Formats: sequence, C-alpha cells, structure tokens
Amino acid sequence: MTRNDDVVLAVRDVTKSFGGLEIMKGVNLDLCRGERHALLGPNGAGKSTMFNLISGEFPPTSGTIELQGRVISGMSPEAINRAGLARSFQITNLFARLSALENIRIGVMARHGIRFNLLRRVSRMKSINAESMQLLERVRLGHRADTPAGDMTYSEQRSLEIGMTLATGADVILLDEPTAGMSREETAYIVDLIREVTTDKTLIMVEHDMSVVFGLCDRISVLVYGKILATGTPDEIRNNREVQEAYLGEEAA
Ligand SMILES: Nc1ncnc2c1ncn2[C@@H]1O[C@H](COP(=O)(O)OP(=O)(O)OP(=O)(O)O)[C@@H](O)[C@H]1O
Repeated sequence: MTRNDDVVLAVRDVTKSFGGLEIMKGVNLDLCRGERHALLGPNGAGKSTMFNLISGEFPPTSGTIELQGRVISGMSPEAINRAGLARSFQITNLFARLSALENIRIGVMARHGIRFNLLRRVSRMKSINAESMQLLERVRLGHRADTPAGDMTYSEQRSLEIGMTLATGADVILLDEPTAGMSREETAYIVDLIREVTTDKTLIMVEHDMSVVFGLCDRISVLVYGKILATGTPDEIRNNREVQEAYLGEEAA
C-alpha cells in the first residue's frame, strides 16, 4: 500500500434529491492517494448514485466534489474523465464487434485527443498501437488482441474494461462491482489483476463480496440510507458496532 494523507478525491456535504426525495443526505468522503477504498452498503443505500455523482452522470443538488483540488461537480463525464478519473460500469461497456486491441485503442486515442482520420501519420498510429498492446498485456490479454470483445469470456471482458479505464490515463479509478457474476476462481483472478494494475492508482469500488472487500481494500466506507455510517480500515469496520447492527450482521463480527 502506498497510501498517504494526500487527498485526491474529496466529497463535501453532497446531497442529491430526485423529485423531492433526498437520496444522498450530506455525504463526506476523502480518498487518499494510492489507497484502495470500498464503498459498502445495503441495496438502495445510494452507492450507484454516489458513483454517478462522482463521475458526473448528474450533478449534486448541493455540496462539492473535488479531484486533485479542482472542483469537478457540475462538469460533464467526459471533462471529469479528462481531469483524471475513469469509471468502469456494472454493465459491460465494450464494443462487442471490435477486437480487444481496438477497444483499448479507443481509450488510448481519446487520451491523446486523436480522432479517426485516414490521413493520420502512420508513425503516430504505430505508437498508439504499441501503447494499446502494452496495456492489453498489462491486463493479461495480449494473446487475445485480435479476438472480438463479444467472443471473449466474461472475466476476460471485465479485464478488458479495466484495461480501458487504465487506457484513459486516469489516476483515480472507479470500479462498479468488478466481480459481480463471477465464479470463485474468476473472482480470485480479477482481484489479483486489480491489485496488480492499481498499484500506482487510487481506487474506489462498489463490491458486495466481503472477501474481496476485506482482502483488497485499505479502507472501507459504509453507506446506509444516503449517509456514510463509518469509514475505516477493514478491522475498524469489522469491529464497528453500528456497522454490525446496520449492515454486516453478526456473522461478520
Ligand atoms: N435517477 C433516479 N431517479 C430517481 N430515483 C433514483 C435515481 N437513481 C437512484 N434513485 C433511487 O435512489 C436510491 C438509491 O439507489 P442506488 O442505485 O444509488 O442504490 P445502491 O446502493 O447502488 O443499490 P444497489 O446495491 O441495489 O445497486 C434508490 O431508492 C433508487 O430508487
């Protein structure tokens, strides 16, 4: 763990209402540089809403979100992405007919601000291709470069999505249930991969699998009814009575 107290993402007193119903009720959260942070909470607690607020799908009703000291709340998802934050979604976000390499290349090209252009200099494309291939190898998919994303296994697709979040060059990565629907073996594989590729990044993830959360994350925040009930290390969260009562249940105590 390379965590220090340098805050890279700061959520300050954020509320969100939908049609008069307040879903987020004044959330505060600091993500420290280099940490892996899990957002836990029961169904309907507001975890997806929190991710949507951070990634700019919609603005907060009140409060602010800062990325590396810069206010991002109110900015578009694209602008937030360019500012250094990338998100992978619960539902797959890949281009099924494009190869693994082509999918990654879209992210790399977006980072370099390159649009499809037949007159683009070949040498430039060569370096883009090399960078895309390197990223593909980082997520252990080098051997699948030419395979259409739609023909890959589920865990390969999730690996590719993780590769796409890295391709944008973001320092802060949001992963939405990266092990959802996976077997025990696939889960262990993806957790290992996430650990490997996020060593120089800051990670926040929504994850329901407790063994993943407790094994991978440095800190955990528990969200209940639109409020952060507690933030702490896995041990602190495990031993927090309020968390046990509200969420974890006796078996996790
Ligand atoms: N766009 C929206 N319009 C109206 N209500 C919404 C909207 N998005 C979320 N909600 C409501 O906000 C509440 C929190 O939902 P959210 O999906 O953020 O919870 P969650 O913690 O991610 O749940 P889950 O674990 O089931 O995915 C729910 O009551 C949901 O119905």
